Amino acid sequence: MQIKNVAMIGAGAIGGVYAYSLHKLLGDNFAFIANGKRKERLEKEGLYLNGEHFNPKVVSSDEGTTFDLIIVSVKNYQLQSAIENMRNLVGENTIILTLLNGISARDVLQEEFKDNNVLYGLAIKIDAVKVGNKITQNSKAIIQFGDKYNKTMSEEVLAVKNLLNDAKINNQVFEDMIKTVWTKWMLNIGLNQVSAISGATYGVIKNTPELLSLVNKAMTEVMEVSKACNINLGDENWASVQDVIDSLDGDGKTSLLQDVENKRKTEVEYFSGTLIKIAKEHNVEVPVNEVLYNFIKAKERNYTD
Ligand SMILES: NC(=O)C1=CN([C@@H]2O[C@H](COP(=O)(O)OP(=O)(O)OC[C@H]3O[C@@H](n4cnc5c(N)ncnc54)[C@H](OP(=O)(O)O)[C@@H]3O)[C@@H](O)[C@H]2O)C=CC1
Ligand SMILES: CC(C)(CO)C(=O)C(=O)O
Repeated sequence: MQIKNVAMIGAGAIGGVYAYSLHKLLGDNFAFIANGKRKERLEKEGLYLNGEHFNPKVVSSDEGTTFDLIIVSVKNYQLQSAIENMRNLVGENTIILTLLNGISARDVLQEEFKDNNVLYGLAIKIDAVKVGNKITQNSKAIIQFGDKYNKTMSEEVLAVKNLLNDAKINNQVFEDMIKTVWTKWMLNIGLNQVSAISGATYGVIKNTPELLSLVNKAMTEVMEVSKACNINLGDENWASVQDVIDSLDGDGKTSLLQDVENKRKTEVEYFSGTLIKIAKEHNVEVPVNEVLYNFIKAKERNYTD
C-alpha cells in the first residue's frame, strides 16, 4: 500500500509545520481542506514556516475527490465542524490520522467514519507558535501514531510511516498507543494549564521551581486517575514527559497559552475538564486540576476586547 495523495484539515500551528514537509514531498498531491473565506485566505496568503513561504493547494468539501490519507489538526472544539467539512473527501480506503491533543478525538472520528481506519496520533516535542499566517518552530517535532496496539504494524500504519519517512517527518510507532496518548495528555494537563494561567514560556516554567512543582502536581493526579482506569501510566511515562519538557525551546509557548493570549476559546474541557469527569466516576480526588480548571474557565469568561 502506498499513500499517494494527502489532505489536511487545520492549517494552524501544528498543521502548518507538517504541511510544509508534505507539500514539499507531494506538491499538488497534498492539499488543505477549507471552505469559504478560510479557503480564499489560505489560497491568497499561504503560510510561512520559519520565514519560508509556501502555498499548498486548497480543496473545498465538495471537491468530488477522495484522499488516501486525511490528517486532522484542528482544535478539539472544532472537530465536529471539521468532520462535516471532510466527510465528502473520505473514501472507502481513506486512512484518517488525528494530531489533536486530549484523549477523545480518535474515538470521535472512528465513530463518525466507522468503516475507515482511524489511527491514534499526536504531535510531540513541537513548539510551534503561529501569529497570523507565520509559524515558527524550532524543536525536533515528532509524530507518534499507530493502531491501538502495534506489536506488529498493520499495512496502514506501515504506509503512513513510509510517507512520513519520505517527507522527513520524525515519527514513532508505540506498541501501546493508549498509554502513549495518555502520556501526552498528562503533559498537556501539567504544562499547558500552568502556562495558560501564569503566562510563562517553556523557558520561564523550566526555571521557576514553583511553576514546575505545580506542573508536577497536576500530572501526578493524571497518574492516579490512570491507575483507577487501568491505563497504569508508570515511571517510564513520567520520565518521557520530563524529557519532552527539557527538549522544548525556551521561547516557545503551549497552544493553550497561545489561545489565552489571543482571547480564543481554549481546550481546557479536553484537559482538566475531562480529567475531573473521569476522576469523579472512579472516586479519585483531583484538587489541583479543579483549581486549574476554574482559573482557566474564569480567564476565558473574562476576556475583554
Ligand atoms: N500549537 C502547539 O504547539 C501544539 C498543538 N497541539 C494540538 O494540535 C491541535 C491543533 O492545535 P494548533 O495547531 O495549535 O491549533 P490552531 O488554532 O493554530 O489551528 C487550528 C486550525 O484549524 C483551522 N480550522 C478549524 N476548523 C476548521 C474547519 N472546519 N475546516 C478547516 N480548517 C479549520 C483553523 O482555521 P482558522 O484559524 O481560520 O479558524 C486553524 O487554522 C490541538 O488539539 C492542540 O492541542 C499539539 C501539539 C503542540
Ligand atoms: C507538548 C506541548 C506543550 C508542545 O508540544 C503541546 O502539546 C501544546 O502546546 O499543546
